[in-house]
Amino acid sequence: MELQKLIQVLDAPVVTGNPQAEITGIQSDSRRIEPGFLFVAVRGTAVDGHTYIAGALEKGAVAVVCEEIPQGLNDKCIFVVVKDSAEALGKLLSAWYGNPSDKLVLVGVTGTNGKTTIATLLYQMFRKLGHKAGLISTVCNYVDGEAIPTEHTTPDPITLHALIARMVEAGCEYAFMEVSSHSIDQKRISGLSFNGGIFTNLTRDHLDYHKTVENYLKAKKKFFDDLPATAFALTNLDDKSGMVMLQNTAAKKLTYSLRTLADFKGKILESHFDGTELLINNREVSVHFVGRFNAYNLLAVYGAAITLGKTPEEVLVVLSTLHSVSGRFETIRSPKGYTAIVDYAHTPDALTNVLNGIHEVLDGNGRVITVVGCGGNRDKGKRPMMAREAVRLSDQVILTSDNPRFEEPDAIIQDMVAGLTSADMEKTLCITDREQAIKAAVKLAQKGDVILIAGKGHEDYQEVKGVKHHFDDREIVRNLFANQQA
Ligand SMILES: CC(=O)N[C@H]1[C@@H](OP(=O)(O)OP(=O)(O)OC[C@H]2O[C@@H](n3ccc(=O)[nH]c3=O)[C@H](O)[C@@H]2O)O[C@H](CO)[C@@H](O)[C@@H]1O[C@H](C)C(=O)N[C@@H](C)C(=O)N[C@H](CCC(=O)O)C(=O)O
Ligand SMILES: Nc1ncnc2c1ncn2[C@@H]1O[C@H](COP(=O)(O)OP(=O)(O)OP(=O)(O)O)[C@@H](O)[C@H]1O
Ligand SMILES: N[C@H](CCC[C@H](N)C(=O)O)C(=O)O
Ligand SMILES: [Mg+2]
Repeated sequence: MELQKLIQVLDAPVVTGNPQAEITGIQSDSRRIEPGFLFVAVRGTAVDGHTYIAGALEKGAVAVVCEEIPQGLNDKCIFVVVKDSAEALGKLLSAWYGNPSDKLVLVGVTGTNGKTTIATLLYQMFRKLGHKAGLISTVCNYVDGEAIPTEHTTPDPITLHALIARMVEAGCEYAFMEVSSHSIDQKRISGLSFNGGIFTNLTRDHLDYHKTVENYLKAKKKFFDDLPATAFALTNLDDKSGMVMLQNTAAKKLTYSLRTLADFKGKILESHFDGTELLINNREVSVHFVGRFNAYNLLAVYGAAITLGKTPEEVLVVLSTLHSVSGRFETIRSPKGYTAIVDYAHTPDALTNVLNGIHEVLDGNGRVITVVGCGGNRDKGKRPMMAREAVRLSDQVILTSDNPRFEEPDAIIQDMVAGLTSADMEKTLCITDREQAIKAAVKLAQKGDVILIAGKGHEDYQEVKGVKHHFDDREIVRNLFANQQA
C-alpha cells in the first residue's frame, strides 16, 4: 500500500521525504521489521521505541512514524511525525486491513472481574443463534470455530487488527472482546470502531501498573468516553463506578441491576450447586451458573443481546443452555461426596464473591476449605486483603504459590500472612508447593464440604522465573479424585 494513502488516517502528520513509497507491512517491534516495512516507534513502559529507529532502518524499514526524529537520522528515510505514535499505530493498522472492525459488530467488555465470562457467553450465544462470531479473551481467541491461543487479555495492536481482519474474512458478523485497563491505557484498541461497550465492576487490581484506583478508573472510563454516538454503553448500576463510566459518553446509555429499576433488571429466586433460578425483566429462567456475581454477568449478556436486536424469548432459551467458562467456578465432584471448585478469582473482590456464592448454596451445611495464592510481579497491596477475605469466609485456608514469576514464592506468602491476625493463623496453613497444598485440602475434606482452589482457573502452567511449567489445578484434582473410592 502507498504510504501517502495510509497516512491519510492520521491527524496532521508532518512528513519529511516523498510519501509515495510503497509499504509492505507495518511493525512496532524493530526486531520484526522486514524490507519495505513502516516502523512505528512507540514509547513503551519498559523502553522507548524511538531508540530502535536506527535498528529498524538497518533491517530495511523505508519509513518511520514517530513523535520525534532522532538526531542524525533526518535524511535516512521518510519520517512521519505525529503527536501520539501508539494512537497512530492502531489507526494505520485498521487502514492497512481495510477497516475490518467497521465490517462486523464489535462489542468490548471492561471492568475488573467478569470480562472473560461475559465476552465468552456472548460469543457462545450468538453462535448458538446461528451467527458466525469471533472472541478475544484471556483464555483463548476464536475466529468462529477456530481456536487461536493467546498470552494476553487484550492482544497487542498488530495481533488485534490481524485477528479482526481474519474474523471478517471468515464471515464473522459479530466479535466480542475483553478490553483490559492496560490495553486502554496503552491505546492497544486505537483504530477499532466499537458498536457497544459493557462495564462490569471496578474493584482493586493492577495497582502495580496504574498506581492509584483513580488512574485505574480513568483508564476504564476512557473506553466509554471514546465510544461513538452510534454505539451502546451498558453499565452495572449496582457498582459504585457504574454511572461514572457513562458520565462523558456519547453512546446510548443502558443499565442493568439486581437492586433497583434498570433497563435490564434481575432477581435471584433460588440457588443450588447445579445452577440458579433467575427472574430477568419479569421472565423466569433457569441457568447453569452459581453465585450472585454470575447473575450480574448473565444480566449483562442478556442486555447486550437484546440491545443487538435479539428477542427476549430466543435469548432466554440460549441462556438456559450455557455453561460455566473454563476455570470460572468449575465444579469437580469427589466420589467421597464433597466438591472442588476451580476458580480464577485473583482479586480480593472476586474471592469474596466466589466464597459468598459458595455459602449461598451451602447454606450452613458443610465446611469451606480454600487454597489460594497471589501472583508475583503484580499488585502487592492485594495480597494481605486476599488472605483476609479467604480466612473470613472459609473454615480452613491453605496459602500457597500462584505464578511467582520473578519473586520468591515464600515472600509472596509472607505478604499474604501479613494481613492475618494470630486468631486467623489458627485456621491457616502455608504450603508453598501448590500440588501439595491441593493434596492437603483433599485430605482435610469430608462429605458435604467444598474445596475452593482460587487464582489460576484455566491456566495450565505455573510461571517461575520466566519459564512456564505445566500445571493445571483441575488436572491435579481430577487425578486425586480418580484414585478415590466412594
Ligand atoms: C506492562 C505492559 O503491559 N507491557 C505491555 C506493553 O509493552 P511495553 O510497553 O513494556 O513495551 P516495551 O518493551 O517498553 O517496548 C516499547 C516499544 O519498543 C519496541 N521495541 C522493543 C525492543 C526492541 O528491541 N525493539 C523495539 O522496537 C516494542 O515493540 C514496543 O513497541 O505492550 C506490549 C505490546 O502491546 C505488551 O505485550 C506488554 O505486555 C506485557 C508483556 C504484560 O505482561 N502485560 C500485562 C501486564 C497485561 O497487559 N495484562 C493485561 C490485563 C491482564 C488481565 O487482568 O486480564 C492484558 O491485557 O493482558
Ligand atoms: N461479575 C463479577 N463480579 C465479581 N467477580 C466476578 C464476576 N465475574 C466473575 N467473577 C470472579 O472473577 C474471576 C474472573 O472472572 P473473569 O475471568 O470472567 O474476569 P475477567 O474480568 O476476565 O478477569 P481478567 O482481568 O483476569 O481477565 C472469576 O473466576 C470469579 O471468581
Ligand atoms: N491476567 C491477570 C491475572 C493473573 C492471575 C494470576 N494467576 C496471576 O498470575 O497473578 C494478570 O496478569 O494480572
Ligand atoms: Mg479476562
